[in-house]
Amino acid sequence: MECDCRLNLAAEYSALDLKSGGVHVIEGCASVPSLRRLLLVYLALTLDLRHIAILASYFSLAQQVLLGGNSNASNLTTPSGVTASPAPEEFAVGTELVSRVVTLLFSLSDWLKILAFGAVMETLRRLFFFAKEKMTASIWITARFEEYDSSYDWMMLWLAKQPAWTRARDLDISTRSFGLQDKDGQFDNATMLPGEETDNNLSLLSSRSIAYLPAASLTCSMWYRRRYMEVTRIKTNTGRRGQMEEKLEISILTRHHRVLNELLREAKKAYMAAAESLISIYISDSNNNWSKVASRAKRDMNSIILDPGVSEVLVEDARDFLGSKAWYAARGIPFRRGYLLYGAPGSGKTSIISSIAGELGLDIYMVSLSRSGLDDSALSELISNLPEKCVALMEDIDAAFTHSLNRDAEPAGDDAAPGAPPTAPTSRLSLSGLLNALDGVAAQEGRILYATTNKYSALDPALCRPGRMDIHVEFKLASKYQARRLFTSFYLPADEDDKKEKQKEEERGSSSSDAAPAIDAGPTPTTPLHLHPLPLPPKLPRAQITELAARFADAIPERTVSMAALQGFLMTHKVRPQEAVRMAAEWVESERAARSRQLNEGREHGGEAEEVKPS
Ligand SMILES: Nc1ncnc2c1ncn2[C@@H]1O[C@H](COP(=O)(O)OP(=O)(O)OP(=O)(O)O)[C@@H](O)[C@H]1O
Repeated sequence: MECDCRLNLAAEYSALDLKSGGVHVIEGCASVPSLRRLLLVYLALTLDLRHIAILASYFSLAQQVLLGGNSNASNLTTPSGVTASPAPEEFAVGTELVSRVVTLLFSLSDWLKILAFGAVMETLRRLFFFAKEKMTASIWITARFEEYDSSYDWMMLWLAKQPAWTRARDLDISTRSFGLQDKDGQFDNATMLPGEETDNNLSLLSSRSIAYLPAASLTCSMWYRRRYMEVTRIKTNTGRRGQMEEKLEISILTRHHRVLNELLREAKKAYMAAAESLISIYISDSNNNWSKVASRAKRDMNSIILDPGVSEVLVEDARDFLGSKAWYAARGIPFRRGYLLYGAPGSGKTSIISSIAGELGLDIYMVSLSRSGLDDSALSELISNLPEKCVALMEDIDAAFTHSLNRDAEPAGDDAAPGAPPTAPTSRLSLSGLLNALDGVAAQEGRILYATTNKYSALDPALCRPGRMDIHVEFKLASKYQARRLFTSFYLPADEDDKKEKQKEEERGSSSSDAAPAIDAGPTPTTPLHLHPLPLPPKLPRAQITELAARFADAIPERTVSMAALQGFLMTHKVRPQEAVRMAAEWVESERAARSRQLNEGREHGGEAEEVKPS
């Protein structure tokens, strides 16, 4: 068979050699079959079936066109009858040459062989990759984490704490906190720059800490519990105003899901531990999705001073509700609870809500009714997308509506009459939309709703009825009791601070009485800046502070100024409690004068005088 082939090729070679020196590349009979074989193998190995078929049909077509288009060309197909092509057209010579080479290298049977061989090779190749994929899948476990999912934050925090990255040659530096900040707004789980911890520069220390992370779009490797692991951060363009979205892909070389579960548990646990003292705050974005905007330190309930028993009732009621799912289900009552906190501005409504959320370990979802573009269906969708246990907070529930909040009011916003005075809210929300969102069929079960308002009388009774707002609590201006307790909490160091201070003083080898600065003393000049950057309040005996607090409360008339205003006043006397007591009466008078001035101005301008906020 090979012998025949050689004979034919030799004949063809001699024919070609007659025609042109250009074919001298084919040197002798023996090299042509090897070249052909080589080409065959190469094509079969490198091209897949589809490509081979295309190539084959292309060459056959070219061959037919070339040979058919030239009357003499048919002669060229038989080795014996080869004659010179009709000179002098160079094109004809060229085409003859090409067709000759094609014919010489591949006959129809060759193409069939290529096809058959290619098909076998392609099938083998596919089988190989299929087997490889199966094998890879059985020894690798790959998990993906989306940026907007909490699990992404767990994993990123976990990765940021891995020492592997501090030694990496290619890494990303980030000051992101992955939803976690400590009390000072810092991400304390992040790595400190080498040498940073010994730096006395306050501004450097108080700025955000950094985290080392695996470089984006690169696959980095590390070891997890003696298992090889690959980490890839994938950034993709969302197509929305050039916004980038990030995904995390983690592949572990293991056959067991147990390892992935262990990793997830470890990351979640570390995150939860770091977040224990924090509450997460979510708001709705322009796409009507909930997105986490911040983490705040939990506020101690004792730091919010309300009339006796109020905070206890609020927190106990919410706690009882959370534990009563079965009770509600048994009676067919929708498992929801609503609280309406109303009254004077700056009286602690928002503060107590955030404190209760912290106490119960719930995240806060802020529903901004005046958000631009929020309409009835968007609000309904937002409320139904709340997680099962959470605090939904609607601040200034009256503010979404132009005038008073009642069923007859038209939706505000886009429909405002031309030439009408501009109104702040831009929401297209109607009261019935709000009512439906609160307790319609789509309303989320298990959530606790807190609504606040300064205009209780402006609210529609339908909004305030039990089932929507089950408990109404009025927050008034400061009572004498509150003023006294606020003063005490301001100047009496917390027990823990006391202990720490005592410990420090013992270390310094001096008694606490020696160390106590004089009353109203400013900062100790020798105090290093990085230890005590602010003046310290004086340490007065408890009895003395109690006595000063009583005098302070005497000077503050009942329900005249807000707690926020009182707090502001005490802040200006942070280290001078006695001066605060001395100045209190005078300050109250100036507050009253300022308030009546504001009221008068409000009346002159036809405003709602009773809504003017006390300073
Ligand atoms: N009862 C209180 N006890 C301690 N601090 C208070 C109290 N009320 C207000 N404050 C302080 O005043 C500031 C404002 O309080 P907050 O925002 O909770 O008031 P609000 O009633 O929600 O006001 P607004 O109705 O204007 O939203 C906070 O810094 C808070 O610490």
